[in-house]
Amino acid sequence: MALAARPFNANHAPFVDVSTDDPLARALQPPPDESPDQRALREQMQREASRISMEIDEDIQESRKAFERRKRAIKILLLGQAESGKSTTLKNFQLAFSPQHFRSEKLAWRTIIQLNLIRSIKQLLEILQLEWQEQDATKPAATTTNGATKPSSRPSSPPSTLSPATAVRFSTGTHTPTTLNDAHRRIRVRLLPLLAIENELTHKLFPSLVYRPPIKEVCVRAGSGWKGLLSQFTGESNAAAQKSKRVGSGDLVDNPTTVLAACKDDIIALWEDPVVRGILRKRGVRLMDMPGFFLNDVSRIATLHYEPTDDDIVRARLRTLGVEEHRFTMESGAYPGSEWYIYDVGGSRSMRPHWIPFFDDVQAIIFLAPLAFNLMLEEDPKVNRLEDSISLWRDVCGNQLLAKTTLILFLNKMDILQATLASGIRVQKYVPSYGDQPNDVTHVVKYFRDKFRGYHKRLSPKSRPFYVHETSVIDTHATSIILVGVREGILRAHLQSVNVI
Ligand SMILES: Nc1nc2c(ncn2[C@@H]2O[C@H](COP(=O)(O)OP(=O)(O)OP(=O)(O)O)[C@@H](O)[C@H]2O)c(=O)[nH]1
Ligand SMILES: [Mg+2]
Repeated sequence: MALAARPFNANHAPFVDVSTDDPLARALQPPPDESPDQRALREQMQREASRISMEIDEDIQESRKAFERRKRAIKILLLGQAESGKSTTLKNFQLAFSPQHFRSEKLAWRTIIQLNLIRSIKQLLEILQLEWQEQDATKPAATTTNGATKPSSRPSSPPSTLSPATAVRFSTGTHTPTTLNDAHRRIRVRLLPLLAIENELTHKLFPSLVYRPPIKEVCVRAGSGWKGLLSQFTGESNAAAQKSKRVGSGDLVDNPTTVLAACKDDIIALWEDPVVRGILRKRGVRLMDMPGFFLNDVSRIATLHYEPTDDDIVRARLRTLGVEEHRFTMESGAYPGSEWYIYDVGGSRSMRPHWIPFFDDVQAIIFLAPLAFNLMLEEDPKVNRLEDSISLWRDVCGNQLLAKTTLILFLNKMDILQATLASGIRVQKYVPSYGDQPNDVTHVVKYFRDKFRGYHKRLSPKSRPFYVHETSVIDTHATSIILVGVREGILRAHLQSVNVI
């Protein structure tokens, strides 16, 4: 019970028994010479105090209920390094078991997907910029990267045959397949407004989102209410786009929907251009493996009426900062109505100390480990990602606080592993101990799965079963089948632990 005045009944006067020894009652006693105005004011203040008291009582009741609910619920912690797929797994959980809730947040994801797309365009332009710089350095009479012609004693290149308005196909002429021409430069200039809105949007429209150079990515702080903010913004930007088709003018200048729609043909032309593809190949850049890749979907996304599909939402990239708690009520399955809590954490190195307080209160951990043997950590480019994952897994397996926790390993991003091996990248080059075993998915997965299994067995404080799944959590159908099994397994283990079965 909160400490505050009891409800006051104004019809009874005097309202306090003056003969009482209760010091509180004596303190509440009205002054003997109280005027009608003073009395009205005092009564009003007492009513207000009473209202606040009841609100506090209700809050306490709610907190108590929430505490009890959380104590009874099943709790899962998602762990793994940054970009391992934790938030994507969470979205799969929501889509599979709480689809109404998942779809109710659709609007908030639209702007994130647009920002993801703009980020890929930015990355693409940055790579082309490097290429221009190299071309400019080697050509005596080239055009500068901003489109101006450099002074030169030699005759300038012949003008492009494409008119600016229709310059969406590139004339490669006699150039080598990786030589950029004037049409590319014009497209770059036309795409520049997109780069401006990325920064502007992130700073101006989403005060709760954090944009952190050098990690040039949109982040969200746990519990910042970003979904509400973004839904509101998306609704407003939708209305603005419907009201006017004027692009790039007035208040629409920072509207990603209208600017993207205006740039659609240029983006497609740039992304599908063989010269651009040749440059990416030459530089070993695989944009399609990067987080939040939507360049293959531009014709669908860069439109005024774009609505994200379930798959779009699952593939959208939004870095997690801190720890987010997500409560679910299962809408289907063996125990509909059961309550689950899933904790999604930020996986970069600076975030990891925040994980520990959650260790002693979860029944299961889903540990995401992509077999990214050829990649380095973004926050520490000297450290191999797979090595980091294995070291984290060892810490988790050996942690005393987690001795009774069920550990479920997802060897994630199998689609990327497949593409990496298919492109001829050899495991042995990065992991010498792999030796000359066949460089195919079956052997590579077996090799690393055995490593994870070995540490699990050796380091677990008490013997416990090893659960492992090979996943590509952007494949929502395949993931939902895995998650049904995971859910039933966790539920069974939980019920056994509380002696229900
Ligand atoms: N191709 C592919 N992409 C994936 C897979 N799993 C996740 N991704 C993508 O990888 C990116 C990072 O995934 P997230 O789920 O945001 O990673 P996270 O572990 O939550 O990362 P932090 O929040 O930084 O700790 C997203 O763009 C996902 O769409 C996968 O199996 N295959
Ligand atoms: Mg995340």
